[in-house]
Amino acid sequence: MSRHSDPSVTTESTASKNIDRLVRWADDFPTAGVRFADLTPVFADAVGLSSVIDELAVAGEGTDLVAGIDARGFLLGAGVALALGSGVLAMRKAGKLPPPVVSQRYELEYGAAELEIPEAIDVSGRRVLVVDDVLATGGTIAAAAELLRGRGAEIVGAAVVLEIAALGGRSRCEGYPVTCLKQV
Ligand SMILES: Nc1ncnc2c1ncn2[C@@H]1O[C@H](COP(=O)(O)O)[C@@H](O)[C@H]1O
Ligand SMILES: O=P(O)(O)OP(=O)(O)O
Repeated sequence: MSRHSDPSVTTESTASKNIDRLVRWADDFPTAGVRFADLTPVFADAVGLSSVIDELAVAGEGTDLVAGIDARGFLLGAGVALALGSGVLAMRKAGKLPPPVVSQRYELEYGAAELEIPEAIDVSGRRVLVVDDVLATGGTIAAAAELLRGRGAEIVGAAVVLEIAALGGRSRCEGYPVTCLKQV
């Protein structure tokens, strides 16, 4: 599969091949019924990491800020921001930042959480690419976009390494394109 959402484009990208080669699947982790995609080996491989960052960065052309989601999205967000010459906004889980913060609660495939950013960071009018490792039910990306839009940002896209298509997360990402490097 390619990173394009157009199903007629089927060329397998370098990143997609590296993900296939290196991803570690775990059944019933962290809870029963979840098939967990551990991308740690992809990030630990120099070729894997650079191919993923290069291809995610394509989705960010024209953006001026990359938002990386706690915690695995930080690794990707920082790499993509460096590739694009932008800054990276770390969207942190609740309780990690001193107040005042702005927050957004959400549910993900295996629980619930809350994202926060410092209230003092002005994202109004910024063109933001949201980056994370996996798109599952879409709760995480949708919450990040809602929080940023609520502060006046324009979401120009979301970019993930892996999309678990059967969970339908893409349908919750409204008003911006979603790029994935590998769809399962
Ligand atoms: N099956 C999964 N494998 C790895 N990581 C996962 C998985 N399901 C969820 N995640 C993490 O949670 C969010 C995405 O979940 P949503 O249900 O789309 O909100 C993402 O940060 C993954 O790291
Ligand atoms: O493992 P993380 O910290 O990347 O977060 P989550 O599983 O909540 O997406």
